[in-house]
Amino acid sequence: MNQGMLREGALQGKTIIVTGGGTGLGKSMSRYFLQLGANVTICSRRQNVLDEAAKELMDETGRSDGSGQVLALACDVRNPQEIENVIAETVNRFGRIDGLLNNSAGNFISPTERLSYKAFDVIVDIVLRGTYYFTLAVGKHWIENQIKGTVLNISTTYAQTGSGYVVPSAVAKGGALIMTKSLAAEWGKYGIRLNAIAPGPFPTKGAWDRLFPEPLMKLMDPTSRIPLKRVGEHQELANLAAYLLSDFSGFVTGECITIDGGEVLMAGEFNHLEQVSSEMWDVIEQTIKQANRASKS
Ligand SMILES: CCCCCCC/C=C/C(=O)SCCNC(=O)CCNC(=O)[C@H](O)C(C)(C)COP(=O)(O)OP(=O)(O)OC[C@H]1O[C@@H](n2cnc3c(N)ncnc32)[C@H](O)[C@@H]1OP(=O)(O)O
Ligand SMILES: NC(=O)C1=CN([C@@H]2O[C@H](COP(=O)(O)OP(=O)(O)OC[C@H]3O[C@@H](n4cnc5c(N)ncnc54)[C@H](OP(=O)(O)O)[C@@H]3O)[C@@H](O)[C@H]2O)C=CC1
Repeated sequence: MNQGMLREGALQGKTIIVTGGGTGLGKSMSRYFLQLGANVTICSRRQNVLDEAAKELMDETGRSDGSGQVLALACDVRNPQEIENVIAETVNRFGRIDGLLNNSAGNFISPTERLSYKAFDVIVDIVLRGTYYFTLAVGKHWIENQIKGTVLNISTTYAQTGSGYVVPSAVAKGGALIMTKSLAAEWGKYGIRLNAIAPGPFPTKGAWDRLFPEPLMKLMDPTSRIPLKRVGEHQELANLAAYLLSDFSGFVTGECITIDGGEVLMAGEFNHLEQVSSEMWDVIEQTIKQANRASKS
C-alpha cells in the first residue's frame, strides 16, 4: 500500500519535530507529514545528512503556499541544551510546535555477554534518555504555553515481549513505552496525548546493516516468521504515524499500535505447524482419531 491515507491538508497548520528525520523511516514519515501540509523540523547528529534530506524532501513535496516547509537542525538527543535549541529554533521559524516524533535510535545485534558497559550505555542513552529528554523539554514548553501537543514514540514489538541479542535496545524501548503510558495518564489533564507505534521489519539501511549483517542475511529471511509473508512498506507506517499525530486520533492516548504483519503472533505455541504438509495432516488426523477411540473403549 503506497497510497497516503489522510486527506490533502490534513496536517496543515501543524509543526512536527522528527528526531532521526534525515534517514530511513524518519525521513519517510517526514515526507508524508510535509505532503499533508505540516511544517517539519528534522534533527539528528549529522548536519550534512539532514541538509541533503531537507533538500530532497523540499524538491519532492515543495508547496508555494508557505506550508510544508522543512527545517534541518543538528541535535544529539542525549544533550538537553541541543534539544532546547531545536525547540527555540522551531518556534522561531514556524511559530509553534504541535507534535514530537521520537524516532532516533541506535541498535546492533550481539550476545549480551560480549557487550562492554559502554556498548550498553550508548544504546540506552540514545533510545531511552534521548526520548525522555526530548519529551520532557517539549512537554514543559506545551504546559507553560497551554498547547495541546501530541507525542509519538517509535517503539518495537520486543519492547513488550523482550528479546535476546538486542537487550540494550529492548530495555530502552521498554522503558520508553512505559513512559509513554505513564505520561499519557499524567498529562492528559493538559490535553497532551502520547502514543507509540511498534513496527515489525521495515527495510532501511540503518536497521539492515546492524540487524541483518552478512553472513546473517544469507541465513535469515526476515519474512519467514511473518504471517503476511512480507516486510512493511514505509507508507504504511507513515499513514499510521500521521493519523496518531493528527486531530483525527484526538481520543487515543497511551496506546501502542503494532504494525508488523502479525509477526508477534508467531509466539503462539503451535504456529510453527504451518510447516506440516497436507499429507502429513491426513496421517496426524487419523492418529488423533484413533487415540480418541481408544480412550473411549
Ligand atoms: C530488522 C528487523 C526489525 C526488528 C525490529 C528492530 C527494532 C529496532 C531497530 C532499530 O533500532 S534500527 C536503528 C538502527 N540504526 C542505528 O543504529 C543508527 C545509529 N547507530 C549508531 O550511531 C551506531 O551504530 C551506534 C549504535 C551509536 C554504535 O556506533 P559506534 O560503534 O560507532 O559507537 P561507539 O561509541 O564507537 O561504540 C560504542 C560501544 O559499542 C560497542 N559496539 C559497537 N558495535 C558493537 C557490536 N556489534 N557488538 C558489540 N559491541 C559493539 C563498541 O565496541 C563500543 O564499546 P567499547 O568497545 O568502546 O567499550
Ligand atoms: N527499520 C525497522 O525495521 C524498524 C525500526 N524501528 C525503529 O524505527 C526508528 C527508525 O529506524 P530506521 O529508520 O530503521 O533506522 P535509521 O538508522 O535510519 O534511523 C536512526 C536515526 O537515529 C538518528 N540518531 C542516532 N543517534 C542519535 C542521537 N544520539 N541523536 C539524534 N539522532 C540520532 C540517526 O541519525 P544520525 O546518525 O545522523 O544521528 C538516524 O537518523 C528507530 O526508532 C528504530 O528503533 C523499530 C522497529 C523496526
